Amino acid sequence: MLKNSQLILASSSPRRQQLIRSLNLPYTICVNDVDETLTEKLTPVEIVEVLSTKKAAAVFEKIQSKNKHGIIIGADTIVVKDEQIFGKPKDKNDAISMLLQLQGTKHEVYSGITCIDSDSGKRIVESQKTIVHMKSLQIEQIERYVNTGEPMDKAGAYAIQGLGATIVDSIEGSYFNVVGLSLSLLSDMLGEFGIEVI
Ligand SMILES: Cc1cn([C@H]2C[C@H](O)[C@@H](COP(=O)(O)OP(=O)(O)OP(=O)(O)O)O2)c(=O)[nH]c1=O
Repeated sequence: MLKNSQLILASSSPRRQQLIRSLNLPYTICVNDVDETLTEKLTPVEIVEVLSTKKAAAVFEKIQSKNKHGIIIGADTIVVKDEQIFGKPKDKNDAISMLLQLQGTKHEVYSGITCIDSDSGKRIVESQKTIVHMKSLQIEQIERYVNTGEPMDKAGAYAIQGLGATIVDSIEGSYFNVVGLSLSLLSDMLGEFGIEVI
């Protein structure tokens, strides 16, 4: 067993916390607020990789003085349609506007993952893309969905793992990447730190 087989999830997302639990490895959650504003124009891959690294690096800094050891995991998810980036909606109107643009067509979901070893500082950054085909929706359906509250803390204003499953037609690629953390990619990355999930 490696000394650093403890995982430290740098995320307040309940979805990511639930997903990490399913790996059956010891883990803790440690979050440090980061400013997610980006000043330069970046590609979707760069955005999710930069932001996942910011989240993991903020926790790396935080635990230096705390004698805490492990592999820190940060993640970030965005939705992209015609080069337009959708993060989490600011309010209900923003959520409605996003869903109006996403309905009846396809878009991409990018999630970045950064792993940092608290002891050596070794860092691995990866990302994945999933294509999501969304059904055509009436404005009334969109309003009813937004009124459930589910879209408000989700990139692109929907949750494929919730009621949003009923408005998704099909996907190409990893489902868990859409939910915010590809367990398949993460397990490969952990392998690079000598951690075997199975
Ligand atoms: C598209 C989609 C996104 N999401 C979520 C995943 C992410 O939690 C969220 C995008 O916001 P993020 O900024 O990636 O993450 P977060 O703020 O929720 O959590 P943290 O930064 O602390 O890790 O959208 C779903 O849960 N389901 C979906 O179908």
